[in-house]
Amino acid sequence: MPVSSQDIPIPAAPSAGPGAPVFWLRVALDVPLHGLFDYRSDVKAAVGARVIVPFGTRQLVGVVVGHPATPALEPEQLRDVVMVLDDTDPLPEDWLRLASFAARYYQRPLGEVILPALPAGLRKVSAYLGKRAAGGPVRRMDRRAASKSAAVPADQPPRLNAEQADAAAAIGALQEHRTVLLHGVTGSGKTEVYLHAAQQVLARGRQVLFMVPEINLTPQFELSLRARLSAVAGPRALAVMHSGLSDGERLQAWIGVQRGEARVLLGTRLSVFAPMPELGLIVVDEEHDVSYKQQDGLRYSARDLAVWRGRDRNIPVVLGSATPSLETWNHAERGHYLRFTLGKRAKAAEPPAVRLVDTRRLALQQGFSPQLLEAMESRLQLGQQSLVFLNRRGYAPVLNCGSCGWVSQCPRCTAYTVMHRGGGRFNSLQCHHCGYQARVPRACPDCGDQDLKPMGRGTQRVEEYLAERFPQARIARIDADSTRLKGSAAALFAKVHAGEVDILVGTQMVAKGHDFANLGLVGVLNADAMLFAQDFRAPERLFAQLMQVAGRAGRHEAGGEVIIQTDYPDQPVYQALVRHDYHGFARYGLAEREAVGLPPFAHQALLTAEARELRMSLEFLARARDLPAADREAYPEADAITLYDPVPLRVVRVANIERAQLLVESRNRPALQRFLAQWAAALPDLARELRIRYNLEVDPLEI
Ligand SMILES: Nc1ncnc2c1ncn2[C@@H]1O[C@H](COP(=O)(O)OP(=O)(O)OP(=O)(O)O)[C@@H](O)[C@H]1O
Ligand SMILES: [Zn+2]
Repeated sequence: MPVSSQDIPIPAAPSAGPGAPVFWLRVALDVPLHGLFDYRSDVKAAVGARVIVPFGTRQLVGVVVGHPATPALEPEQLRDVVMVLDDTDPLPEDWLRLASFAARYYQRPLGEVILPALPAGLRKVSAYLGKRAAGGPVRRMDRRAASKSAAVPADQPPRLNAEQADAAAAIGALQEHRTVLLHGVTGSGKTEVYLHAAQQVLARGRQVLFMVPEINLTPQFELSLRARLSAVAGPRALAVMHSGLSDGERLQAWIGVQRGEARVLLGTRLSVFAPMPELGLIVVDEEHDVSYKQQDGLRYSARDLAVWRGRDRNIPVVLGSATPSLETWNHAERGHYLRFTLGKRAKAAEPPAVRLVDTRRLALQQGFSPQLLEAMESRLQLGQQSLVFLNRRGYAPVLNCGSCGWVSQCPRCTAYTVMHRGGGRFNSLQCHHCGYQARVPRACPDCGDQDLKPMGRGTQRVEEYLAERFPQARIARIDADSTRLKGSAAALFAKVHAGEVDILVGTQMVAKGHDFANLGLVGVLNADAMLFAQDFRAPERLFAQLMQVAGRAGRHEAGGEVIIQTDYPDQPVYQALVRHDYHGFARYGLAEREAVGLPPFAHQALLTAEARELRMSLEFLARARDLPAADREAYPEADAITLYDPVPLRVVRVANIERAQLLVESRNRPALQRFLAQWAAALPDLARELRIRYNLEVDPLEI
């Protein structure tokens, strides 16, 4: 039944049989088989329309991607479409091109790209055929006729400074595709540039897609967008899309933009797949952020797809960052991207002063140097906020027995379990890899000694210590644990913005994007943990993260200060931070990558295998690596490709599954793409034979 091509076939006129007309539909389904599936229908459903079709003994929602001139099976073997779903317009052509490109580029079946991109209601058979279907989810939604977005009073935009005005005018005037890098230091007012450019695009009757890396950045952005745009385009003109929405909310946003009622879409990475027939501008804020990369299923980079989509639609794409990814920077340096620079802070006169505290010979108190504690004390006296940044949640990363050396380990992973304070409930040991949880034992499971000690510290312990040290201060902690409940992150951030918090303890969740008005000091604990990671992108990521978190200090008033505690103050990353020297860091980083042939000067893919035993994972990878040599004709590109030796992952076992990976690399991207297409087609058989699970990731961010 599957036909071979992943490409969208060109619509062809179906030949009607005798009597009632018969149409052949080629349909993409979310099944793990490469290929598309042909069906018979007495309605000519358009390309992009959704249909319910039989598949084996089940029924599935699929999307029509073509009308084959000759179906892949004998006509009498074709099964009939059950229902053509006409409650929405067909998916737009350019949307199908985007999905088709993503499927090709990331080596996935088209149906596995198309269907998961749709809101759940649009791809569930039960939403249409169930007892309570009532005409399907879209008609049900329309009958409820949501009208909850209230008008927001318009705000008074600030007068743009010269750098902002130049960038906004130039971007707003672009009438065709360019990728624009907006390189603005932290607090330079990139948001204003986006808003001004967007207004010009909206005024021309086009839609705008705004992407942000994290859900918890959407409320702040949403407010600015509403205040600025609802006067122009009406309160319903803004839609929001992220993974925290209910199915109904997601559907409403999707339908709103597809119908063109919503003129602006604000969303996280998944919004790159929103159908926007009149799209005129895409903005990707914090373009360097790793959250733009999807980490399972279709492992796409939303930033890269945004650039592709902009080129395909011939519209401008703006990538904004204080610390652009080296990939993006390289494009700008070579003149592929237009670049605008905002070199000054919009409000405060100067960037915050970054100070390194050498912790090698210091007596620390719960990880705090006397310098940092003193600085916090004086900010308290000034009535300013401090932020303590520590990228480790929980109370302590491991529990240890002082007498026999026992350490808390996950029974299912090669990892320690992290101690968490229960806050009223019992204290627990949690595995951050597989979710395993257990009570903290009363005594050492090995020797019975009762003196178990938490080693090191996470955000909970830091919070506890600060509460003792600064009893007069109001302290809040923002991390994945304190924000588990829906709405709790927004509530905590609102407290910080309202000045109801003196000291904020947080993980990377607090580092990005937020425009804190009264934050004078940022203290960074334990930055060194990332310094010697094996990943070649670790220094780049550390630099970006520290630059971002440092950038939260002194945004509205001069005199912001950043203290980074480190045992390695001479490391180039830290030295570059003190000088606020992105350029120097990027130059050095790119030269190094070029010398050893790493991205962006080479392109990579990563094959990861998972099995009960590491031996099996390694065997699968070894055999996958040998495929090209065994069939040289099938792999004409093989000489341009480097296949490395399979290696176990750093955390080998997770949830009793042992994992290994194989890196594929080439300086020639098209050759790599052709190679991968061939290779990816051969892997399922091998995986079946060895009973192994695997995934192939193109342009992996972590190796
Ligand atoms: N021209 C201007 N005059 C006065 N204030 C401005 C101007 N432009 C922006 N601002 C204000 O400056 C602050 C910082 O702006 P914004 O948050 O957009 O910075 P950013 O470049 O996105 O920084 P980051 O990269 O750190 O997120 C905001 O409070 C914003 O309202
Ligand atoms: Zn585990």
